[in-house]
Formats: sequence, structure tokens, C-alpha cells
Amino acid sequence: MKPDTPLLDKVRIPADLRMLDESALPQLAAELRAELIDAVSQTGGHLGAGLGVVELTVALHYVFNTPDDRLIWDVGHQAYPHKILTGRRDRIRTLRQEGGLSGFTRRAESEYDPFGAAHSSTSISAGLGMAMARDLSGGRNNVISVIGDGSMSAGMAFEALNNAGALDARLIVILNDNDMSIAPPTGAMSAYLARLASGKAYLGLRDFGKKLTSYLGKRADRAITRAVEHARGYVTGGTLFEELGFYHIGPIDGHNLEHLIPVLKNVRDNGKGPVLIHVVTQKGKGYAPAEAAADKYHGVNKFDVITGAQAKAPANAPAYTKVFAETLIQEAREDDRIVAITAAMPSGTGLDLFGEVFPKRTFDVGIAEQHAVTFAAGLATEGYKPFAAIYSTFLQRAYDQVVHDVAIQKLPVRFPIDRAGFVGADGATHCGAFDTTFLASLPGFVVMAAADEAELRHMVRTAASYDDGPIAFRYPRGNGVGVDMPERGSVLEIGKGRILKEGAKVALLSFGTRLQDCLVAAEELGAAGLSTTVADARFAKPLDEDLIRRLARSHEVLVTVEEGAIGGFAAQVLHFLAREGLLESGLKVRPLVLPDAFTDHAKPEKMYADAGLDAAGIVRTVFATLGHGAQAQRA
Ligand SMILES: Cc1ncc(C[n+]2csc(CCOP(=O)(O)OP(=O)(O)O)c2C)c(N)n1
Ligand SMILES: CC(=O)[C@@H](O)[C@H](O)COP(=O)(O)O
Ligand SMILES: [Mg+2]
Repeated sequence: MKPDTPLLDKVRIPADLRMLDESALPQLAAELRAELIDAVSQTGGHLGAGLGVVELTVALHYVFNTPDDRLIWDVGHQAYPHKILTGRRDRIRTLRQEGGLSGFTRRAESEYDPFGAAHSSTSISAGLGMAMARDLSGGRNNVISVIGDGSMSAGMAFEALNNAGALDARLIVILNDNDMSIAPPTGAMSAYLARLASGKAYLGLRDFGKKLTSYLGKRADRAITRAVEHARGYVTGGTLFEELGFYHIGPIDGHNLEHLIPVLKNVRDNGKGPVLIHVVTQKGKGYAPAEAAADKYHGVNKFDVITGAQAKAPANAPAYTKVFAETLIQEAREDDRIVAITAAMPSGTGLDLFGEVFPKRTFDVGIAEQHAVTFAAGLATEGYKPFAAIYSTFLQRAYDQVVHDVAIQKLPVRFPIDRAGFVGADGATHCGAFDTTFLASLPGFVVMAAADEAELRHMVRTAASYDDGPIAFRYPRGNGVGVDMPERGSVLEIGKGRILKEGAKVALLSFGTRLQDCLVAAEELGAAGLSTTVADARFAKPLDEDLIRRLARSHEVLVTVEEGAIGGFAAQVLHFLAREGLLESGLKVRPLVLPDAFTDHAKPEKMYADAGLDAAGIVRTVFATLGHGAQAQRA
């Protein structure tokens, strides 16, 4: 049953909210929280972060004149309450569903989303750009960037703070400190924030008064003093943020509207240069199952609102992530030089399991993909075997480190690349589309893709035993296909693929888990009288040149199939065929890749079908290539 929300029902956009009396806001926040819980219980998605910013969201839209004042949410996973208050409540139960609202902020979705996000730590840079644009054009609007403590650990956030302090731009940064990333945060910065939040490093009241007056002028409201006093201390002096040129206010209780609103109003009306307001919140606030959970319900499946129990689809095969983790543990028992690195994704990458067995050999470096890669490179220089487990999409952020610090120096860093291909509900920002393209173009890189969970096990072992340079292996989100698992992985011969089914007319050359669809497609093609070979390339680099030569010479049609963007495996194959003159004897080649577009969220199977990368799509491609128009249409 939908929650009763009489006050929220009157608020379609923030202008409606601003008509309310301040005394009504706690009720509005309570209704907003109930609506959020109910909506996410039906859609699944990121819940804990949004629960933690309900009051902050209400206060920001109450005090600031959004959308003229620009409100930028870092990552955007906490922006569901913001969506409900900004004209999207009628679609909130379509979150992350095909055709529905995005799970992140998105410019195309609303004028209240001035900047799209999903990858972290971009909000201060974007906000600073907007603030400078405003100043250049003589505008007067406010720019507010809200960034979490986890996201604050990334280098990019500090690059922006550094720049903002020097420019002395009027920018408001709200540090939403809930002492959580996806997992509990790690690192010295997190410990520093905890010290600030606990009030240990705070000024006396008199110094605090002086500081405020210097920033806000004589009109500094006594309410600010009260708000900060009520938190655990007084405004800080000599903090890192102040040294970087920010006025630093806080900590403030981010769930107390009586404290938040006067502080925000004062900053809105009186501030000059950059200001950082340190707001302390609780991830999962106000929903008991979330508050009690270790991950504070960071990301959830659909769930029962009363019990908090999440829906779990029965699985016939283990998740790729788990197979990776268990295999790495197995290999690490044999080789004590194996170490593992994650950039704030211990559970997502499976390295939480590795960390339970090998705590000293596991490094969670925080949201810091660039550092993670160069840190791994450093470990490799000393003879260790680092596995830098980073989702395909997040590895994009560390590309120069991959090129400059790893590949050029031929360092044997191992890159397990999870979430390769479509990821579903997280949509285009998280799609693992580009890694094959950007890695296989690097000299000396070995790039593999697992066709199933047994192959993944072989690839972990292969990577562990390969010391000649960088090596990557990609695998998708979700479960394997249920193949028999070998007790231990085998060491694969580098640059050698395998043939699974011999045919004569059509060759399907797969790179990755579309192999299953190729096998089904081959059956259908066979039934239609088209004898079909199915091969698993295993390697995009180095290519199995003998295999490709053979397929090209003995078949009429060669279809390559991969879960990656244009420029990846197919490009490597086509380049090879062209170089060898194998395209000059009538061979018909068709590369099947992800669409050359940023594909919106939907169910992965649907996305693959739409992209023509399922069995039916492969069959259609073959028929169309051979001019079997009617059959192509039926497939
Ligand atoms: C560059 C990048 N790396 C990793 C992630 C995955 N990720 C999403 S949210 C999150 C934790 C963010 O912590 P914080 O900013 O404190 O927000 P909270 O969830 O605590 O509100 C992580 C690691 C990401 N979105 N972007
Ligand atoms: C917001 C974010 O970047 C992560 O929470 C991401 O949504 C996790 O994705 P997985 O569920 O695939 O681990
Ligand atoms: Mg946090």
C-alpha cells in the first residue's frame, strides 16, 4: 500500500516546497522518506544514500532557487528524493526500468539536473565550471555541489578544491559525511573527516565567531553558531579545506532542518569565496533494515517494506564475480606474491572474500582508480603479482596510468575486468563497453574475455602465471552459464583460441560470453542447412592468427561477436584480415558489436536482443549476409 503523503502531494516542484512554512518541513521530509522507501521497494536501486539526504534535499530546495541555482549531486545515486521533489514523482516507480527514470542525475531528464553523473567525484569540478561561467557572464545564481565522504577520496575532488581555492570562486560545496562509501570508507582522509566530525579539531567559540564574521560579514546569524554548537563542536580552524582557501563550516547535523536551514540561508545571502559545509548524516537513515545492514542498503533488489527482505532470483550457476574471487583465493594459496587491489568496490569485485582470507594482501584504496593502477604498477616492480580488480567502466578513469605506468614499462599488472558488457539498470554510465578497445590498442597488452565461468577460472590462473607484461581478462555482471567447473584452472596458451563446433560455410567467432548464443545460433543455422563453425577466440590480443586465417579461408561468412564497442575485438580481427589480404577472396565479414550509442538502462537480455547480439540476432545477420531475406526476417 502506498504511503499516506498529504503534504508531499502538494509539492510537485521546488517552488511549491518554498511556499510551505518552515515548521512543515519535518513532516514533508518524513513523507518524502516514506515515498522513497516505497518506490525503491518496487524498483530496486540505490536506497541508503538517498535515505541519508532526505532532510538535506528538502533544505537545499527550500533555501535555494533551483533550477536557477545549480544543485549538483556527486555520483547521483542519492538523488532519488531530489527527483521526487523536482517534477518526477509521477515516474519515480519507473526508476532504472526500461524507458523509465535513470538511477542517476541526467541533464536530458530534468532542468533540475544541471549535470549528469554516476561516476564519482566530478561535482566540484563541474560546479566550479558553472560558477566561473556565471561570473564571466555577470550572473548571480548560486552553485552548490554535494559530495559524499567516499567520493571526496578521489584525486579529482582535490584537483577541483585546489583550483576553486585559487580562483576564489563563489561556490558552495556540501560535504555529505555519512562515514560510509559502499563499504565502510578506508584511508587517512576518511580518518581525518571522522576527527573533524567528532569535534576534536575545533576552535573555541570566540575564534569561531571571528571566522564567521570574516566570511559572512557582521550579519552572520546566531543560528549558525547554534547549529554548529549543537553538533559536536565548533567551526574548524586550520583544516585542510581552509588551507586550500575554503571557508569551512561544520559539522552540522544533516538531519536537523532547524540547523541546516539557517546555515544554508546565511551562506546563500552573505558568502563571498568558496565555502565548504561539513554535514554529518547517516546512510540508511529512517528505515530500520537499512540502518541495521552492513552496507546500509547501498544498492538493493526489490524488497518487502515491512521486513526489508530483498527479492533474490534463484541462480543455476555461480556469479562470475564469485568465481573470480574464489579462484584468486585458490591461486593465492599457491603463490604468496599474489595481491589484490580494489578502488572502493570490495563486495562488487569479490575482493571482500579475498580480504577475509588474505587481509594483508588486500588493498582497498578508496575511490581512486588512477592511484589503484599505479599502486599496482609499483607492487609489480618489486616482484609482486597485483590483481587490480576494477569494473570496466571505472577503469576508464585510469587510462593514462594503464598506458604510461603499466603498459610502457611492460609491468605484469593483472586486470580482472568485471561488469564487461551491458550491466542493466545502471545504464550507459556503467556499461562496460570500451575496455577491449582501449586495452587491445596498447602494444604488449594481453586481453582475454571469458566465455563462461570455467574459462574465467582458466584466465585467473593464466594471469597469475603470466609475468611478461600486463594482462587483462573481462567477464560480465551476473551469473555464469552452469558449465562444469574444473577443480583448478589451467594455464591457457597465450594467443590461442579454441573451436567448439566444426562447420563449413559460416564461422561464428566469439569473444566473451556471447559464445552461448553463438552455439544456439549455430544449431538454428545448421537446421536451415548452413553448416556452421563456432570458435571462442579467448584473446583479442594477441589474436590467434592461425585460427582466424583458417576460418577466413574455409568459410564463406565470418561473423565476430563481442560484448564491446566498435574498435574492439572485431577491429583487431578486421585489421589482421586486411593486412593478410584475406578480405580479397570473397569472404563476407560481419562484426557484431555493441551499438555505437550510449544505451539506456533495461534488462541486459533485452539490451543484447535489441543490439542483435543474441542467438536470433546472430542468425539474422547470417541470413541477411547470405541474402536470405525472408529467413532473416523470420529469425
Ligand atoms: C569513479 C567511480 N568509482 C566507483 C564508483 C562506485 N561507487 C558508487 S557510490 C560509491 C560510494 C560513494 O560514497 P559516498 O560518496 O560517501 O556516497 P554515499 O553512498 O556514502 O552517500 C562508489 C564507490 C563510482 N560511482 N565512480
Ligand atoms: C553507484 C555505483 O556506481 C555503484 O553502486 C554501482 O551501481 C554498483 O554496481 P553493481 O551493482 O554492478 O555492483
Ligand atoms: Mg558516504
